[in-house]
Amino acid sequence: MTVKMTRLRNGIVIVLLIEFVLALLGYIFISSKTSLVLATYIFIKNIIMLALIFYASSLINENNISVSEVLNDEAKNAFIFGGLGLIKYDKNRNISWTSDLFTEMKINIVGKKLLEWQPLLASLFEDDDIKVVDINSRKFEVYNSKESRMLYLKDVSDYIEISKEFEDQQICVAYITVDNYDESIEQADEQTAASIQSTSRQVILDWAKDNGVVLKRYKSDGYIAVFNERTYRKQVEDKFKILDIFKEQAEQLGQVMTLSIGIGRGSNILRELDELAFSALSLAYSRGGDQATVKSNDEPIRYFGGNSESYEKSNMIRARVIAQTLAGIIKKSDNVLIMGHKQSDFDSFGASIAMYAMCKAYGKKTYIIIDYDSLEEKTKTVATNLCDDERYRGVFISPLRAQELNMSNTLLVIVDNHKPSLAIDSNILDIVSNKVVIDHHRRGEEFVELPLLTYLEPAASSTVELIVELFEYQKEEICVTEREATIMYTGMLIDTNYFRTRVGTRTFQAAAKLKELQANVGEAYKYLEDDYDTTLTKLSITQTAYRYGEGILIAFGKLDKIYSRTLLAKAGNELLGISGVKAVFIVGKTGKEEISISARSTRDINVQLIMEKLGGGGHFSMAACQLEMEDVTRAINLLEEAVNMYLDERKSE
Ligand SMILES: Nc1ncnc2c1ncn2[C@@H]1O[C@@H]2COP(=O)(O)O[C@H]3[C@@H](O)[C@H](n4cnc5c(N)ncnc54)O[C@@H]3COP(=O)(O)O[C@H]2[C@H]1O
Ligand SMILES: [Mn+2]
Repeated sequence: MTVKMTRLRNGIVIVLLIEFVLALLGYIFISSKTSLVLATYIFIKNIIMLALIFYASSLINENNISVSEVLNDEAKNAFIFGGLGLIKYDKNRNISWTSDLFTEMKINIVGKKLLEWQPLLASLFEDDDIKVVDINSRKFEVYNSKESRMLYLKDVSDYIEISKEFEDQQICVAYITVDNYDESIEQADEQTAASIQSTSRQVILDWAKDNGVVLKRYKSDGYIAVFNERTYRKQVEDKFKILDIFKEQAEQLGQVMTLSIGIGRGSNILRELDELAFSALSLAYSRGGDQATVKSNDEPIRYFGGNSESYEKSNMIRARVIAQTLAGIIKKSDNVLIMGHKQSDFDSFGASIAMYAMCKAYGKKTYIIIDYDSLEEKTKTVATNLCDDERYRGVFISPLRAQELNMSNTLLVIVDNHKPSLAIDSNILDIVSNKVVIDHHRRGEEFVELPLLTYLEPAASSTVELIVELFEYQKEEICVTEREATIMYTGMLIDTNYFRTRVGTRTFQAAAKLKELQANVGEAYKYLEDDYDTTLTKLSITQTAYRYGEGILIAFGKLDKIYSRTLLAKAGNELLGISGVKAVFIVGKTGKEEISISARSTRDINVQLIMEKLGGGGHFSMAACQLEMEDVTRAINLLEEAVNMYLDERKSE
């Protein structure tokens, strides 16, 4: 009964008693018959009322008493049943008392140091409110009431198990396609073609069966797969070994075929999963295939595999479609701006010139954005000479000048890069809305926003190769001078390290086309010749090369000297020529607070993945990164860590 009610009850009892006493006094003093009857009546009435009052209050008390009684006597069982435990500790964090739950679990910790028993609870004394810990293989949520020096524990094992099960059952959707399938079938005889079809299908089906994946073929070389999060996790643990299994099986058939997998997860809307999976697949393609790319709503994109160079596709259908679409876009625009990457080299500059020639063929006013301060040294010499050419009067403009142009119906063609941070001027990307990207780098996460057209072909040697190929399919005649063709040819030389790496049949076709356009090969080599001093500096860098693991060389030159990025690249090319060398990394200062790493490799090591770990990118066998720091030794340490990480990932694949 509440205090208020008790007071009320006592008040009424007193009033009744007073009433009775007054009636009694009345009778004693008056002694009349009436007063006797009145006193008797009041006596009987008050006895009845008191009886009723006490009965009612006893009823109220009974309910209240029963709760407190249970708390007193049954609290132990109630706490054990609810999985609740209490631990009291003293100011030295020694356990001074535990509730019955611990006796029940046969845990005797009284007298022990709390954090020695459960070190993980330390965070409860810092900033965490609640922590989950393992006690006798059950999970307990623990809350620390610091004022009362008491820990409240709640058994949440069942809840955690159910929520884990729930997560495990979440649906993932994947698109799986076979790279180079059509090309392999086209070139094979009947019997091999049949083996290619059945083997590639069987490998994927077996994988699906072993992993409980629902699989449906939706085109000759494409499948849609549905599985749950548990299966996905298993694939991650296995580092998607299906990629290697498939590649090996294809190799046994003498074919170069790989898988590209795009996975969508982390959403319970099926449509959204489908969209995520599809865009993950295009990402896998643009990074050169032979990999699984995973996209989810709230986690960063993950990549697995990517351990082979992209294979050039022999069919040119894509090039033709792109050429026609691009021509349509150019025709609709009033004028065109062309922009390469910062520190433009011959490929970036050559591609800009090639694009310029194409736009001029359609009679469009065209400008090439150039930043003379950041041009690669040799490209700068050539570009400056080209300025004097009548055809190029007013064509090269600075980023500032470009921003002043009237951009109402302007097309911006971005060549040889796709990351806004690498573009000569990223502001222009925000100003111009009609954009086209033509590039041959493996796609990174950062990408130009919403281009009208993207032509990203990591299998191509250079951007020049891609654009020269597009010449073939233009209806208008494209005029290219001997000097322009030579500059473009030099771009191909640079990006293929003088036709040593990343060359396919299409590379030579494009080179032949440039020769047809009167490219002067001797002159191209001249453009790239180094003088005596540069050669000595290059040699001084290569001299510092040391072995880091099997077939890997790292060189760094002088720790405090500032080099050009090109020079680092050249030293890298030089070292890669040594027999047995699979990858080389040249680390050097390229600014007061900038260190660049230039990476080169043969077919065995994907340096793009290593450079990506340090925020850079590039191609499978030619990549780089820039680090904002001063200390070359520190950069080398970071590089060694990235190499180790890459090799560990490969080992466990
Ligand atoms: N933060 C980042 N994120 C993503 N990707 C990044 C990146 N930083 C660099 N890259 C890419 O990595 C590739 C290798 O750069 P690297 O400077 O070693 O090597 C460059 C360049 O320094 C070198 N080069 C330029 N002129 C040269 C010359 N005259 N002689 C020798 N090599 C030259 O030729 C290579 C041209 O390669 P390409 O432009 O196709 O691709 C480049 C570059 O675009
Ligand atoms: Mn390039």
